[in-house]
Amino acid sequence: MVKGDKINDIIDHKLFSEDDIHEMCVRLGKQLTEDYAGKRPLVVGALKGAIYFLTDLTRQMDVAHQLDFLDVSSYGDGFESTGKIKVVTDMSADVKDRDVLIVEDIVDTGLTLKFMKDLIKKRGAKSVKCCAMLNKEACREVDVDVDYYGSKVGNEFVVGFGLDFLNMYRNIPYVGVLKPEVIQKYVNK
Ligand SMILES: O=P(O)(O)OC[C@H]1O[C@H](OP(=O)(O)OP(=O)(O)O)[C@H](O)[C@@H]1O
Ligand code: HPA
Ligand SMILES: [Mg+2]
Repeated sequence: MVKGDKINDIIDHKLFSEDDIHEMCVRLGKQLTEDYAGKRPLVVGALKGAIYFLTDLTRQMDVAHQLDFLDVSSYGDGFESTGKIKVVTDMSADVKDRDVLIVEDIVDTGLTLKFMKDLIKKRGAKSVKCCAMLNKEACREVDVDVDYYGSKVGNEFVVGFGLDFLNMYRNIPYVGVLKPEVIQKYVNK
C-alpha cells in the first residue's frame, strides 16, 4: 500500500451508496428468484471484482443454487482493457446442461463477459446469463447481453464494492469515482 490512500484521500465523489447497492441486490434477487424458480442454477462469480456483489446478491435469491468461480483477467495492472482475456483460474464445475448465471461487478467494453459467455456455451451449458452490478453501456466494444444489472454507469473509472484500481480499493463499502490525481500518480510510472 502507498502513502495517502485513505478513502477520503482518493475518492472524488460517491456514485452508489451502500443503501443504493442493497436496493439493487433486493430488486435483482427478487427477479432472479422468479426467473430461476424450479431450476438449480450454477452461479459463477467472475473473480476478483464480483465477490462483494455476489455475496450480497445471492443472499437475496430464494433459489437453491451452486456456486463456482472463474478468474479471467484483461485489465492487468492498468485501467484500460488490454483486450486480451485469459483464464487465470478455471471453474471447477462441469457446466454441461446447466443453467449458468455469471455474476459480474461491471460490464465495460463487454470483452470479458463475451469471453466467459462463449466459453461456458462452448462447454455445453443449457443457458448462460449475466447479472452485473453496473453496466457501462456507452463503452461497449462487442455485442453482448447483460441480462440483469443494478444500474447503468457513465464513462468514469469507478472503484469500491469489488471494483479495483491496480487491485486496490475493492473494500470501499460504496462505489465512487477516483480523483484524477490518483490515476495520474500511477499512469506512465
Ligand atoms: O467489460 P470489460 O471491459 O471486459 O471489463 C469488465 C471486467 O474488467 C474487470 O475485471 P478485471 O479483468 O480487471 O479483473 P478483476 O475482476 O480481478 O478486477 C471487471 O471486474 C470485469 O470483469
Ligand atoms: O470502471 C471500472 N472500475 C474498475 N474496474 C473496471 N473494469 C472495467 N471498468 C472498470
Ligand atoms: Mg478490475
